[in-house]
Amino acid sequence: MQWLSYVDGSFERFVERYRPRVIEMNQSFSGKVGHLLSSVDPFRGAEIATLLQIDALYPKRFDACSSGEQQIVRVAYALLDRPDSIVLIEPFRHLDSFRREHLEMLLRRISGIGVQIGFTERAKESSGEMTFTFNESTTLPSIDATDVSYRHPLQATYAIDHVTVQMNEPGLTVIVGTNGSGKSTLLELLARSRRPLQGRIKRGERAVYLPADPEVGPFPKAEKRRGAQLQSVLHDPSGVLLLDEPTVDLTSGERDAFLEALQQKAKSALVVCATHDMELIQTATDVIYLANGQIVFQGDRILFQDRSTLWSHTSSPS
Ligand SMILES: Nc1ncnc2c1ncn2[C@@H]1O[C@H](COP(=O)(O)OP(=O)(O)OP(=O)(O)O)[C@@H](O)[C@H]1O
Repeated sequence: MQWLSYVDGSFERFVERYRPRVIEMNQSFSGKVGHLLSSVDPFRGAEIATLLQIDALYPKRFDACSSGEQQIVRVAYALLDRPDSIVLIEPFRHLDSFRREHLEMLLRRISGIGVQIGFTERAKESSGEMTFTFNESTTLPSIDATDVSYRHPLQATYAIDHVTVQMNEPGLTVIVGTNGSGKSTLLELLARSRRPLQGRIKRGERAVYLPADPEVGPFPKAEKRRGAQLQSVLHDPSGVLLLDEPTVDLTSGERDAFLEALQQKAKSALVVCATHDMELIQTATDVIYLANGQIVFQGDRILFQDRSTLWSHTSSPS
């Protein structure tokens, strides 16, 4: 299994040498996950689903899956018809670190039996210097959500289940949790782009909400646009910023620059980010940990890491 860079020519060399199928990983499917994975060979589909630990998604519609769930279903689909060589474009984006670790192991195993696997991961590129500037926020920030519950249309279970979040000081809070735990849904509710079925949400003022960007791949334009979006968020004078996976697809240089500016911004603004990014988590002042739509930890980030087995400084897999 080989990491392919857009910058050093390894991507082009791999494509020329192996003529692989290139899987863009931004494909959308209709219907249920089980139907999709059974479409080529039900037996193979079931085995791949078991290996990737997504059996539970079989009855779910693809468009009702969370970003990370969709991503892993795309990987499963790409592996269905036993390709000889394959390039996966950003296969790890949106995956929580444990799913990521697991997928890496599985891909290594598959490449061990003779399948040439290349993958891109923009976070590993060292190029792409960028500087971010910020404006201080001037208004007093506040978020006040009390006993909020939300169930997506036609879903049996609640994505957000009796959640209370009260914040009224500047700072950087990360929402952490496994794929499908409800992070994006909670941000959407706080941003008021969804209405809770129960409970109430009050906010002092307009919030800036940046959804996770669905664009992916070797598209310099999309990358530039993401950089520009992040920059404009940092310039916005609003006191409340709600950002969904802001660092996805940034190179390490871009990420360092962004995190530096975000920390400065968080001295005057209340910043809430849904993320799997360990470096972003490390810069946070506070953590909200979601499991099955419920808050199971809320408070100081250092305390969170002290108490956590999975997310402590020493045990993090990333
Ligand atoms: N548009 C939708 N329609 C139906 N169900 C949805 C929809 N969006 C999300 N869900 C479901 O709500 C639950 C929470 O999803 P959400 O996207 O909030 O999780 P997440 O923690 O942000 O996941 P990820 O880390 O993969 O981005 C999941 O079970 C998901 O399948």
